[in-house]
Amino acid sequence: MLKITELTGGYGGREIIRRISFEVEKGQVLGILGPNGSGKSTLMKMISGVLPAKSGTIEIGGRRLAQFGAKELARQMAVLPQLHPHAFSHTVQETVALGRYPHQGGWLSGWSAQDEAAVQEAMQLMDITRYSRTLLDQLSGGEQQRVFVAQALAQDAPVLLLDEPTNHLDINHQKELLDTIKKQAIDKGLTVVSIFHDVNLASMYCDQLLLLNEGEVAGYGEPHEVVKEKEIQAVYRTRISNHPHPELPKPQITLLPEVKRQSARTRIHAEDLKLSVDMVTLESPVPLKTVSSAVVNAGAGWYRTFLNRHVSVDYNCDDSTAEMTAFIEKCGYKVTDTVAMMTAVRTEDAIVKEYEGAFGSVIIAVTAGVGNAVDVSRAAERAVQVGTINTWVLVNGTLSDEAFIQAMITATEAKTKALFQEEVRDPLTNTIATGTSTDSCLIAATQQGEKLPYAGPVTELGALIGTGVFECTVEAIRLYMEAKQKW
Ligand SMILES: Nc1ncnc2c1ncn2[C@@H]1O[C@H](COP(=O)(O)OP(=O)(O)OP(=O)(O)O)[C@@H](O)[C@H]1O
Repeated sequence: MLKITELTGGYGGREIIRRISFEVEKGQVLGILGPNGSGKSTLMKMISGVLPAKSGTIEIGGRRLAQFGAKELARQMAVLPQLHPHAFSHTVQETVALGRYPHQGGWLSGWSAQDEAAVQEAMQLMDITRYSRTLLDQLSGGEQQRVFVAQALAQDAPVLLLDEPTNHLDINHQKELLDTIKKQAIDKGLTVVSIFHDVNLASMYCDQLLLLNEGEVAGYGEPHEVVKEKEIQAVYRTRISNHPHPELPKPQITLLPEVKRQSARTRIHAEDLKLSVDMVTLESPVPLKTVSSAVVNAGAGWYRTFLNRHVSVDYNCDDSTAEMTAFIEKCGYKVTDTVAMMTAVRTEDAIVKEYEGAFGSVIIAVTAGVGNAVDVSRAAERAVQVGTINTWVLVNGTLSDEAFIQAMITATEAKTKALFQEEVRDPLTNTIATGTSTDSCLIAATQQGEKLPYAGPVTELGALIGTGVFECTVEAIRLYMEAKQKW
């Protein structure tokens, strides 16, 4: 629908953009990204015909831009500029109605039912109907921005050009505006080109992205092809980290500040773990980057409080996460800063040991209840019966994402080997058990000190985890067996 080929141009003799080419189909949204001064607005001005191109072509539906008359072009293309040169003495409705001028015979003459419907629909879409009689200069910056977007939508043109449409908008209105534009693109087959400063919003809402750097294309394609760590860092000259969106297959970035965390203590020790009849507790002096399958705050995050709570063997609760959350609050801990798991094993019998390495150390903490152990290879044959081995691996070091996952694998293999060594059997199949049905594992690291890219068994970190989890699990199983004989 919109095709830009080898577009070059700028102001006076100064070339601002050079050899830009891209294409946008009907129903698609293309986002233009780039640092300040990279030429985004200049490119937009050239596409909208405000600024003549030095060379290259702009085609709408196969026709060159130059072949359109001014009014005819306005029926094809609606533009939301970065700055709004409108007279602010208009009401909201009058301002939105200005969007209909390409469809008029004369200046606001022959106002049709279709014009009225387009204005009302645009005001509704931008949620500004209640301000229709208010003067524009009595609205906030964000409300005014929605009025100008409504004006562009009322124009009912198949091509929509937007220069930072989310400017001034709070997060809810940013989302609502972009949801609306995306929906309009799909439902009405609009072709949308929009400038973004927010890389994450652009990645979420655009089908394609064009990344500009000093007037040239530095990236073009689907968001996953453009929002790449190295490329974004190079173009924006700032440190970022790339991660997946939690619900959409769209990459997101996070800025990495230069200011480092500061705390008096940067290491954790085995003695920091407190054992009591109620729970095993670690109140870490530094937040730990954590990956776990805990009951509260499972998954990945940063936490300072870690609980392995003792519950009775007949603990039965419909919503154990809610019950555990209430328990954390009752103890005076902050739920948002706490990872918590539970066990029916005596928590004062937890095995805690520290293993020193050249990089720092690993602290292992294990509670093991193997009364209902399970042979995972025969798991399909059984009904769920709760038993729990809870394993904590706390690392004084900086782990990569890969190392977190490898640490989890290494710890699980070491646990399984401990069950094998102790000949713990699945009571149903009488084969050697590999774990229990509700085991939890937690890997947490200070993310300070030496960088540890891997945690497989042949690495120093992996070897410490392997030895440590094996030894601690064996001891924990023996204590459990001894305690069971006394019951
Ligand atoms: N009217 C103008 N006359 C001369 N030079 C201009 C004009 N407008 C912009 N420029 C120059 O063109 C270059 C690109 O500006 P442009 O506004 O296109 O960048 P941008 O990527 O939209 O930046 P921003 O993110 O800050 O809005 C800048 O160096 C700017 O100084």
